[in-house]
Amino acid sequence: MIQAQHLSKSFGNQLVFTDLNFQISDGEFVSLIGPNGSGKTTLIKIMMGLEKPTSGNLQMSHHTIGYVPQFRNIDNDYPLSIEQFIRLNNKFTLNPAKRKEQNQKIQTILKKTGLTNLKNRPLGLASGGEKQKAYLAQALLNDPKILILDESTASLDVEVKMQLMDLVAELNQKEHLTVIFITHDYDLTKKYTKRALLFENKSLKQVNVSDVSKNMFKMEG
Ligand SMILES: Nc1ncnc2c1ncn2[C@@H]1O[C@H](COP(=O)(O)OP(=O)(O)OP(=O)(O)O)[C@@H](O)[C@H]1O
Repeated sequence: MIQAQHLSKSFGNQLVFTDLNFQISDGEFVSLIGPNGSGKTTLIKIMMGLEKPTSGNLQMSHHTIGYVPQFRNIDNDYPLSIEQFIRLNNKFTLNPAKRKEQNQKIQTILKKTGLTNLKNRPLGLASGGEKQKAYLAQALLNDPKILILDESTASLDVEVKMQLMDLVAELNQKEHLTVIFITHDYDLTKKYTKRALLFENKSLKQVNVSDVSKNMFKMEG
């Protein structure tokens, strides 16, 4: 469970948000929505321990978080294969027994994300969807209880977006993974999440997905 009480954050004189109160239960699939600059990434950074709130508190019963950013431009000559890239998230170990275990785990995750047949492909030559799946696979390596998708579908074609989201929905259901989906995508919010946390006027509202409207994603002011 994630529970925020009276959570506020400012950078210097700039108030980002104030008095957030919300709860996310284990195994929920929620979207985090709101206009550009409303505080979505800042809130996620507080969850990940990368920023401190100015006041209030955030309680989390699980701290293992998998973070899946939107893939950025990766040059065609990027030196690592898909499998090597995923392994970057693996803590280096000198214990050969553990290495075997970890190798098995990587193969399981490659399978789960549909990347087994592509594991030797240079990441730079992978398609957008494949790159995004590699980011997802890398995030899964730590056995997270919470998965944060930070605009992870933003630069993908509609069909590929759906494939990725179907995969995440499966993980959510089968493995009871809590999913927080930061997005500007109205259709995906409607299709995949049941509840949205909406930033509005420096505050946060919890809304049923049936009440989510397109103007909630637009610029403020
Ligand atoms: N380290 C920082 N120092 C100063 N200001 C910051 C810092 N990080 C974020 N901000 C400011 O806080 C506000 C919220 O930013 P944040 O990135 O959380 O918004 P967002 O909702 O994720 O936006 P977007 O949808 O565009 O990604 C913005 O005005 C941003 O400029």
